[in-house]
Amino acid sequence: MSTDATGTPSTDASFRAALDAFAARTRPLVALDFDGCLAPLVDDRDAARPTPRAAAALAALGDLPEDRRPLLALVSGRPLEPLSRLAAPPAGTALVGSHGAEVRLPGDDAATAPLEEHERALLADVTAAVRRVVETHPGTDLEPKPAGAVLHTRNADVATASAAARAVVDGPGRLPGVHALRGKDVVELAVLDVDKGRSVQMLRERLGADVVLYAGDDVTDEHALAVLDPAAGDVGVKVGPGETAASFRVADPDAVAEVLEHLVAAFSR
Ligand SMILES: O=P(O)(O)OC[C@H]1O[C@H](O[C@H]2O[C@H](CO)[C@@H](O)[C@H](O)[C@H]2O)[C@H](O)[C@@H](O)[C@@H]1O
Repeated sequence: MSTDATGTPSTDASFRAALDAFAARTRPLVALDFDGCLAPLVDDRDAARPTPRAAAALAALGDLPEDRRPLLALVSGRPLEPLSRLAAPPAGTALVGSHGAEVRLPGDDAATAPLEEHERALLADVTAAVRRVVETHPGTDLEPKPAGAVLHTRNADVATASAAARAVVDGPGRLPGVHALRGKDVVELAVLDVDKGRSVQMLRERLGADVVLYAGDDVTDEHALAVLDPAAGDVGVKVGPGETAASFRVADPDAVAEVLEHLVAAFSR
């Protein structure tokens, strides 16, 4: 298993042991981030796809016999529609989109947290403000979401990206009721107070999971990694470099796939 040595004290042996112990539990939940975790980051967000190896490993988990299959979830900043379309997860996978503003649990219809009148008005104001920033900062882009607006800066030069992010954070980001989330080359302004930590806790409770594995690459994933309890068997996996609350680290989406392949073998024993 390809862990790296970028700061997290883990060994192949301890990682394998944690995965094997996780797979031996009664109702394990495998919860995964999408962009940067299953899918490499790309300039065109509509072109993001899981690597072939990650897609195959996720499908193999979903194809396990029912009595050996873990609960599966994707927990993403993406809205549900593109998340579901781009990730194409196995049937029965719980989906959390927009950092928790949208949820689709197995057997249920998708539910988007309803916005109150003042939140709808705030969302319109915030979206218009981010659009104005985009119009004056070449290479930046607006991604509208059901409960937020995202400034993308990946395709802008460094100075423009920095100026645009500052304009958004110091402008609409300071409006009362707006929650700013920084991610990789994105600033998201949400009108609901959501994060992946609360999303993972919600999934744990509503799916009845007795242990959770979570993998993610971005700072927004740290909310999820921080609510895990390794002493109780939870397994946190940081993808790529950066500070983390995770106990284990892997390099990239194909290394995430290797973790999932190890789980497929462990669940099959
Ligand atoms: O929680 P995630 O599944 O990791 O989603 C986080 C954000 O992902 C998308 O943006 C990121 O991926 C893009 C495609 O690779 C990349 O161009 C961008 O720079 C990344 O930040 C998505 O567009 C956002 O809405 C998500 O919040």
